[in-house]
Amino acid sequence: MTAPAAIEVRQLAKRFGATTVLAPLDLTVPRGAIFALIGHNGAGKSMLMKLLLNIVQPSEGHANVLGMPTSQLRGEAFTRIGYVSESQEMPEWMTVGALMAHLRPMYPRWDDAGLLEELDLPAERKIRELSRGMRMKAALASVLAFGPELLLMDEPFSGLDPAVRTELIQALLDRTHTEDPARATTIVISSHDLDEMESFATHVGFLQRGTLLFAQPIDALLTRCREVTVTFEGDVAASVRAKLPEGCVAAESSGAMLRFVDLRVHVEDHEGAIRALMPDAVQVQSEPMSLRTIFLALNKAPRAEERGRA
Ligand SMILES: Nc1ncnc2c1ncn2[C@@H]1O[C@H](COP(=O)(O)OP(=O)(O)OP(=O)(O)O)[C@@H](O)[C@H]1O
Repeated sequence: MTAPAAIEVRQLAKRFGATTVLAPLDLTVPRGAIFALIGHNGAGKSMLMKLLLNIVQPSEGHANVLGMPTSQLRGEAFTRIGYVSESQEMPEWMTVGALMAHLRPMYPRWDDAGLLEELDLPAERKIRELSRGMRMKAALASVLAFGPELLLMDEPFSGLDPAVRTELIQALLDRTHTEDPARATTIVISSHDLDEMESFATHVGFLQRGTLLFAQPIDALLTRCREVTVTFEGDVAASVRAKLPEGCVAAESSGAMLRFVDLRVHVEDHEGAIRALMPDAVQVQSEPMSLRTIFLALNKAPRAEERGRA
């Protein structure tokens, strides 16, 4: 029997009074995925994680994690699910070594052999004496050691220098990922560093003001989004721009030049497809995009993207 998806969400929503913080959303995160949850400040990323952890209860809909309904998550379930957040509360008075010793008996699969050395963490130092980067290392060590099947990380690297970020990501990948996706830890990670996310995530979900605009493998997203520049003979770019099909967003025109982002790419010869759409074009250029440039384009034309999916 195949294992259930790591996360299965159906019509999950959260409201506070008349304020909708998360509109009903569906989401499936396969086992072994590294799922980057992206979106502006206040988009609902932390709220979605809290709903998945049963820290907050939904207004409607339901979610399963590791095959368990979130409403039933308690006690033993949390020996299989790890959570690391930017504002992680830690027992400040303990040393790093004492924290590890305190947690060890609670987890059947605990294995911290070599972990503190790997992360360059001094076992004898009190947590309150640690720098921001070291605190985050200690927080990460305390979840990596119990071998979680699912790890939710809410902006774990914010404010850390690039060297520490790289070290943490390496430790994370070394400890959680194997050739076999069925045995790998599923990671959901929210971050504002999109270049970093693109470098190691396998999937991406984009939350915009409480609405999940899409969730899909990063490769598929990068394939379907291209930045297009079209040059015409005369001063016609603005009129062509006005007739762009849905799914072409973030359009700008000036004189004979039109630039836009096409979110609907499904053919190999994309330039040919644009030429067919715009027979008066003199020159057509279709360039691949990064996760960061796609994010910026979607923010210029959020509703167009939603229509583009319909
Ligand atoms: N208890 C609450 N009552 C009312 N509104 C809330 C509550 N908790 C969170 N919110 C609102 O929910 C929205 C989403 O917040 P959330 O913390 O999930 O955003 P985020 O995407 O994680 O943002 P950031 O990137 O800044 O961390 C925000 O507008 C926030 O004000």
